[in-house]
Amino acid sequence: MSTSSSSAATSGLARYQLDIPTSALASSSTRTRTSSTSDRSASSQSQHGFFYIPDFITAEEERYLMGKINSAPQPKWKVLQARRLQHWGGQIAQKSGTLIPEPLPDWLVRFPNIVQRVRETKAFVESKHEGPNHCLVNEYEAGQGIMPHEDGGAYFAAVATLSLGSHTLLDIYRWAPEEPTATGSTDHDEADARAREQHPVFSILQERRSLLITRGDAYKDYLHGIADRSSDTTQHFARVINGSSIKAPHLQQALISAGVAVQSDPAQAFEVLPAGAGTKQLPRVGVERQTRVSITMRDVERVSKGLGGVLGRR
Ligand SMILES: O=C(O)CCC(=O)C(=O)O
Ligand SMILES: [Fe+2]
Repeated sequence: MSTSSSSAATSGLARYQLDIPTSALASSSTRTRTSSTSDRSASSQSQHGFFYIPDFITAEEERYLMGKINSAPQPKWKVLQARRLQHWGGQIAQKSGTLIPEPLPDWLVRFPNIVQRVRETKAFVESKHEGPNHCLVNEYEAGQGIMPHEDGGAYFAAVATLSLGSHTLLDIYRWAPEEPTATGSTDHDEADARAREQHPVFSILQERRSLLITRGDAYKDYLHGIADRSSDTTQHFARVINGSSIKAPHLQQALISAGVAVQSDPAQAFEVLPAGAGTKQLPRVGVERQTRVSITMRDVERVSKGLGGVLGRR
């Protein structure tokens, strides 16, 4: 935790910050977009990174949200080869990156008031609208994933993702160390021209009902993807960096088997189970993925100012 360097703006968030192993730090020479070294002072440093908030919503809210998403009219789903998705908040014009806004649905802004809760994390405090104005819903059946990609320049450099229905592992990759050529592409399934490292440098285990926030340099320096597996095994859990935030006993067990430290009772920090504890008693089997629905929220800073802009801006 980098609590000592937290600014007032993000001090609430700082307690959820994940430590990136030194060996996995992205070198600044591999950055895609310019982020000057001068803005990496001690105080701004705390605003960059991955922040994992378990139990961001209740089980009842999760059921409600899944019901709303599943009952969306059929044309709302865009069916891709390997998953399907819904856009909320409007369409983003491909060339200009401008949002033609539409109001976000009640299930994001009224009950549950997810967008307001995300605003309260202060993750978007420096973004133009101080909160997300756009949302993608992705549905992954077990065995489906998303290619490693970066989210691109149409958005403020922060993303908040709520997970429903299943855990998953978000794999984090670095660019290969070579001359960068910015693509600015937001098309996730299109192979990127730039080379990335072959293997993830670490993974973030996202439990159902958790919120993952990626901000600043972490947003710009790494790629993220979800492997198209139907279950996760020891070798996959071994890369997880947020073992101490994980609550579900079956996932804690999988982590322990993989040699990752977990907290047996997150309320009692002294009860840390050492990495590898209990390895012998636990079967080295995979943990099955279920259908996972993710709600990915971002701020598209350029918004078209037509009538829709006035009505839809939040
Ligand atoms: O489903 C997820 O957690 C990731 C989605 C994602 O990376 C995206 O929509 O850009
Ligand atoms: Fe993404």
